[in-house]
Amino acid sequence: MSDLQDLELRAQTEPNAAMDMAERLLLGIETKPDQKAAYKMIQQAARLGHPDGRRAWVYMTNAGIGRKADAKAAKEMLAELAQEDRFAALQLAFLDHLSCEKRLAEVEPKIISQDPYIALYPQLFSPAECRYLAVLGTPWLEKAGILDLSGEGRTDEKVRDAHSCSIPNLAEDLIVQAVNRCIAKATGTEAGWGEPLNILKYTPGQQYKPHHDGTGSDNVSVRTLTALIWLNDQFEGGETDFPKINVRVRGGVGDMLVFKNVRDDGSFDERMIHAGLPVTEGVKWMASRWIRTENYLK
Ligand SMILES: O=C(O)CCC(=O)C(=O)O
Ligand SMILES: [Fe+2]
Repeated sequence: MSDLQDLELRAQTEPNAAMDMAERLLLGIETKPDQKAAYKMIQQAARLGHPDGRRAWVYMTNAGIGRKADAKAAKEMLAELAQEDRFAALQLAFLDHLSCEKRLAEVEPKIISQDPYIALYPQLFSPAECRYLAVLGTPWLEKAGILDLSGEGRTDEKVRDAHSCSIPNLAEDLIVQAVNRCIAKATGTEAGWGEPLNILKYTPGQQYKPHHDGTGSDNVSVRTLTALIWLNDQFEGGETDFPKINVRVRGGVGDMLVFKNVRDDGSFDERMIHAGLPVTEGVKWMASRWIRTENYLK
C-alpha cells in the first residue's frame, strides 16, 4: 500500500491523518488537487475533533466554501469552540472590533501615480487589525522553512532577506477573511483571486531586493495587482521603492498601497519593479497580497 493510500485509510479514524490528507488534497501535494475531496476531509477532521479542522470548518461555513455560506451559524460554531479553544476565543472577542469594511466606504484613495497605477488607501485597517495579522502570522514565520503548505519554497535570501509566511488557506479565519474581502473590494477583484495573505517581518539589515510581482512560482497566471499593508511604523528605513519611476513610499499603520503589475494588454509592466529597502532600525511588519485574474485555488 502506498503512503498516500495508508494516509487515506487512517484519515477515516485519526484526526491528524484527516487534516494531513485535507491539506494534500487542497494543494495537490503528492496527489492531484481536489478541492471537493479536501473540503470533505476537513469536515471529517472536524468531526473527529481536530482543533484546526474544527476551526477550518467554521471558516468555511462563514466563507461559503464546501457548503452554503452561513455567517450566523459560523459565529455560533465559533462561540461554542471558543469555550475550549483559545484561538477561537481570541477571534470571537475580536469580531466586534472589525472596522475595515466600514472604513472602506469612507476612505478616499490617494493616486500616487496614474500610469503605472499606484494608489494609497490611508488607514484602511485599524491598528488592532494590523496587530492581529502580525500576531496571527508569527508562529508560521518561525516555522516558515518547515511548514510549507503552499508547496513552494518561500524563503530565498538572495531576493527576500526577511522572515515571511503566507497564512495557509485553511487558517483564513474570520478576521483574515474580512481583510481579504476589503482588499478585493478596494481593488475591484474577487477575494478568491488573491493568493494567501503574506506576512513579512524585516529586522535591521533585512530587505526585499528589487523584483517584479508578476509571476508566482507556478507560472499559471499573472499577478496583475499587488496590495501591501503597513502593519506598524516603529522602524526606520524600509521604504517601498519603485526605482524605475522614482517613487518611494512609506505608509503609516493600516495604510494600503495598491499597484498594477501589468499593462492594459496584460503584458508585464517592467516599470513596476520594486523593493523593500533595508530596514535600518526597529522592525518592519507588513502584509502583502498578490492578486490574479482568476481563482487561485481550483
Ligand atoms: O516590503 C516591501 O516594502 C515590499 C514587499 C513586496 O514587494 C512584496 O511583498 O511583494
Ligand atoms: Fe513585491
